[in-house]
Amino acid sequence: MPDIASEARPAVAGELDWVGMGEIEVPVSLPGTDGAVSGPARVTAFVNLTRPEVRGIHMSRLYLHVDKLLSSEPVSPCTVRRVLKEFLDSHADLSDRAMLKLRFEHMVRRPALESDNSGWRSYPIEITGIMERNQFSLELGVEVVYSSTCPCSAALARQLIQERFRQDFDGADSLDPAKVLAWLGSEQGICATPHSQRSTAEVRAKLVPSFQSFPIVEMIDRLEGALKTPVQTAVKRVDEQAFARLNGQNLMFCEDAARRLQAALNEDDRIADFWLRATHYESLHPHNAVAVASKGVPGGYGPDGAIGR
Ligand SMILES: Nc1nc2c(ncn2[C@@H]2O[C@H](COP(=O)(O)OP(=O)(O)OP(=O)(O)O)[C@@H](O)[C@H]2O)c(=O)[nH]1
Repeated sequence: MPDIASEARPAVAGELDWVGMGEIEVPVSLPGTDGAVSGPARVTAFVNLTRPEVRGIHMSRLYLHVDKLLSSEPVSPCTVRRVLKEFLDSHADLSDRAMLKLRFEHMVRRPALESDNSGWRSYPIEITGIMERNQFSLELGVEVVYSSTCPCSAALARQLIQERFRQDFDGADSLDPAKVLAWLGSEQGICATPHSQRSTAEVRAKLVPSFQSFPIVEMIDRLEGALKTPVQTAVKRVDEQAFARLNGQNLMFCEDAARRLQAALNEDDRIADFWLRATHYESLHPHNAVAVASKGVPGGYGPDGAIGR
């Protein structure tokens, strides 16, 4: 059979930074994630092409390595490293750099805030491994969704409630506690509410290389624990009330959310570098409020989340 990729010379010669396949469909499972399940992944498989005169790489070899290793065993840092090594071994004369990216949804059962119920959350995960000159680097990307209540709006609402209180009780010789209690429980009394919004935190973390397994659930727990107001699954009224309390106790601009996440990630010594973006999908505006933060490692992530090099 003719082998155009190997035998024919390209009409225009040149080295290529990356060449390979995107959106390969593979099922993945993860080890050691108690009570969690995973499903189909989309995989990107790339090598560079260092030989300007060679027409193409061996696409089929990348595909078969991905299929052999990712669909047959749970995905771990070790698996990613092995796949990358196979990419490079099978392109020994063409490439000295390889990349593997996996995107999938990781489903985790989450308990309700107060009731005995629980429900499923699906977290978008992106794992990226790069092997270059025998240096292996690994990045874990996670996205969590949370609620943010605007602190400014909360203060303005409180001011309106104070004004309404003055109007409604001005002139009274003494305050009747029962009347005040009823007023506090009325829509007429609590006449203004702050705006809240569904918000997302995207995090990309460069992991130190010693991991046995990907710390996906630990990372999600850390991020949600810092924000305090992750979105809920099964919700009874007791849960909704607890959520209202958490929102009231954790008023957040996007800057506050980004700093909370930054501090939480700085504490994790398994994370060598990180980039994060907090996006608040405002209900006040038709546009979003956005804050970006990183660890500040020299030569690390730039503001767009790309590894600076
Ligand atoms: N390099 C390259 N191959 C492509 C592209 N699009 C489709 N292919 C096809 O991918 C198929 C697999 O390529 P190879 O890995 O070279 O297949 P092969 O020569 O049978 O396998 P080896 O003997 O291992 O090299 C070929 O039929 C190519 O035509 C492309 O854009 N670039």
